[in-house]
Amino acid sequence: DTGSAAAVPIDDVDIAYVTPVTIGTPPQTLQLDFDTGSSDLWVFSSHTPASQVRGQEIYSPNKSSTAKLLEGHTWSITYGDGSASRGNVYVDNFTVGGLSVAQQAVQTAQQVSSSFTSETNIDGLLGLGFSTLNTVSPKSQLTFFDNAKASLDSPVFTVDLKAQAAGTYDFGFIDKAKYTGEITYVPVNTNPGYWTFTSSGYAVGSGSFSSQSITGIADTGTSLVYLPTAIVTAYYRQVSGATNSRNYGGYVFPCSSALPTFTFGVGDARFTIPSSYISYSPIAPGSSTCFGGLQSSSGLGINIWGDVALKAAFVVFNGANPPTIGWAKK
Ligand SMILES: CC[C@H](C)[C@H](NC(=O)C[C@H](O)[C@H](CC1CCCCC1)NC(=O)CCNC(=O)[C@H](Cc1ccccc1)NC(=O)N1CCC(N)CC1)C(=O)NCc1cnc(C)nc1N
Repeated sequence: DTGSAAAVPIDDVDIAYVTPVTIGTPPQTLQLDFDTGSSDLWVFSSHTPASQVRGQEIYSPNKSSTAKLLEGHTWSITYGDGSASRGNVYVDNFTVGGLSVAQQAVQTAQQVSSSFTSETNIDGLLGLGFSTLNTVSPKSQLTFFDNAKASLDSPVFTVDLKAQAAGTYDFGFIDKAKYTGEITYVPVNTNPGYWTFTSSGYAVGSGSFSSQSITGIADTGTSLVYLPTAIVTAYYRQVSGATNSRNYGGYVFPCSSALPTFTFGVGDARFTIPSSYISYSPIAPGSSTCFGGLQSSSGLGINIWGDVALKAAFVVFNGANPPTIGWAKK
C-alpha cells in the first residue's frame, strides 16, 4: 500500500500545515496538523465543550458505525509552546490519502487549551513521532504510521513542505519527481521518541562552513528553527538592526534589512534556507519590525529543525529497523 495527501499552509507565514483525513463510517473529513514532534492522534470532537470549539471540524464517534470506545482509556498532552489537550479514546477506520488503517486509536478531545480553540484551521494533530511518546493510559496506542507500516510498500513516509503552497506527505514510497540529486541518510536516535539526528555544521550566507555536530529533532509541528545561541548570534550579527528582544521573545530586525541565507549540513550534503524563510513575519500586521525564523534553542533543552528548515528540503522519515532520516535537495 501507499498513500499521498496534501500539506496545506494554514496562513500566510506557514506557521503550520494541515492535511485532510477521513475518520469512520460514513467518512468524516478533518484537517489535521501532521506532527513528527509528537505521537498522539487527537481531534476536536462531539466531546469537546462547545465553548472551546470555534469553527473547527469535529469527529462524532456516535455518527460512525465502526467507532468503538476504548473503555477506561484517557490521554493528556502538553506541547512545547504550553498548549495542551486531553480526553478519551475510540478506535475507528482512518484514511490518509488513500491509505487506510482499520482500527486506528483516535483520541477525542474533552478539553483543549485556548490556543487550540483560537487556531480555527487545525481540527487536531496526527503524531508521526515514535509511539513511545503516545500519552494514552493505561495502554499507550500506536501512531497511524506504526499501524500502517506493515502494509506499506516501504516502511517510510516523506515530507515535502513548501513556502505558501501545498506540499505533500507520502506514505510507503519515495517519489523521485519530488527531489533532485541524492538523498543523504543519517542515523536517528529514537530516545525519547523524536526523530533526532545530527547535522554536520552550518554556514551564514556566503561565509565559510563551520563543521560541528548539531543534534536536534526534525519537527513538522514546530514552525521555526531553534539552534544553539552561538550559531544564532553569528547569524544575526550579519543583520543590520537585529536585536534579541525579550519583549517579542526572540530575534527581531527591521523588515527592510538584508538577510543572509542559512546553510546546514547533513553528512556531506548542504541545504540552504533562503532569506525569505528567515524573514519570518512582521511582529504585528503592518509592522516594519520582523521576527526571525531562526531563533535560539537555549531554554528549550533541544535543537529543533522546524518548518522553516524542512521547507528547504525533501525529507525521508525511514521507519525501518534501525530508523534513519534522509535529506535531499528539491
Ligand atoms: C508527548 C508530548 C510531545 C512529545 C510534545 N511535543 C512537542 O511539543 C513538539 C510538537 O511538535 C509541538 C506541536 C505543535 C503544538 C501546538 C499546536 C501545533 C503543533 N511543537 C511545539 O510545541 C513547538 C513550539 N510551538 C510552535 O512552534 C508553534 C506551532 C503552532 C503552529 C500553529 C498554531 C499554533 C502553534 N508556533 C507558534 O506558536 N508560532 C507563533 C509564534 C511565532 N513567533 C512562531 C510560530 C512535547 O515535547 N511535550 C513536552 C513539553 C511539555 N511542556 C513544555 C512547556 N515543553 C515541552 N517540550
